[in-house]
Amino acid sequence: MIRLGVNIDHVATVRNARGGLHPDPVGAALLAAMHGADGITAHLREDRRHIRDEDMIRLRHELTVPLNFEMGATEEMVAMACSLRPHACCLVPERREEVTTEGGLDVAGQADDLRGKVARLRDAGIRVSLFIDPDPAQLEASARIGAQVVELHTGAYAHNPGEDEFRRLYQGAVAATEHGLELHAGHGLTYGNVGRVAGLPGLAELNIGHFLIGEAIFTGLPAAIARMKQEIASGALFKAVVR
Ligand SMILES: CC(=O)[C@@H](O)[C@H](O)COP(=O)(O)O
Ligand SMILES: NCC(=O)COP(=O)(O)O
Repeated sequence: MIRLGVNIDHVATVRNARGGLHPDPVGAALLAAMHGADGITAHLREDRRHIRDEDMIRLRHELTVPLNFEMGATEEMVAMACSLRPHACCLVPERREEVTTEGGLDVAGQADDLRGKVARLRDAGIRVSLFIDPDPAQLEASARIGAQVVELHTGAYAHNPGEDEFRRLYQGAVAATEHGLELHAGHGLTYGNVGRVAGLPGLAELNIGHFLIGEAIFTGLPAAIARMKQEIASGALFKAVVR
């Protein structure tokens, strides 16, 4: 069964809008876990625009489901992750000016630097995932530098859900398995587009945040998670085909 990681970044966005403590992203994570989230994802950005250091520390100590710590591949973040020791780290590209993560990590272009960081995280007992575009060179480099997992960036497909973008994801999924990498996917997924992505061959986990937190305003987080899990389960029944 495909696991659902719930990303709680944007609970913190709402909290930070007023500078207080409500709504608490850790409370949202605990609620999500009680209502079917198989894991929790949180992205500690360099500019701390939503999740903050103390949120990560509390998540690490209060959660009973796996924590996926999303982070830029910086010295500061690697050191923090090695001391916190979450279940997993997902290394993502980060630009301060961006509204959200715009593309995948250039693993092929930064292989020498990333290899050492991946090794340090793995030595701390952390499962290492790389957030990449479904590009053959990035998949090959991810395996070569020792990552155990890749998360395919689904943002391009989410914004332009046509055959060309889906074919890229499909070919990326096949290549991930050929390289012995565990396959995750995420970014920009909704009830409307998750089904086809859930049919990707070899998919183990989806990470979904912004849409789920938005839907929770209308239906509540438990109902939003339940509906997303249904969409994933029905999508996974149909093996993806590409034309
Ligand atoms: C890496 C990724 O695609 C996202 O989960 C990421 O966390 C997005 O960043 P924001 O949550 O800041 O939009
Ligand atoms: N890695 C993707 C993620 O955690 C959630 O992305 P989004 O659903 O907030 O776009």
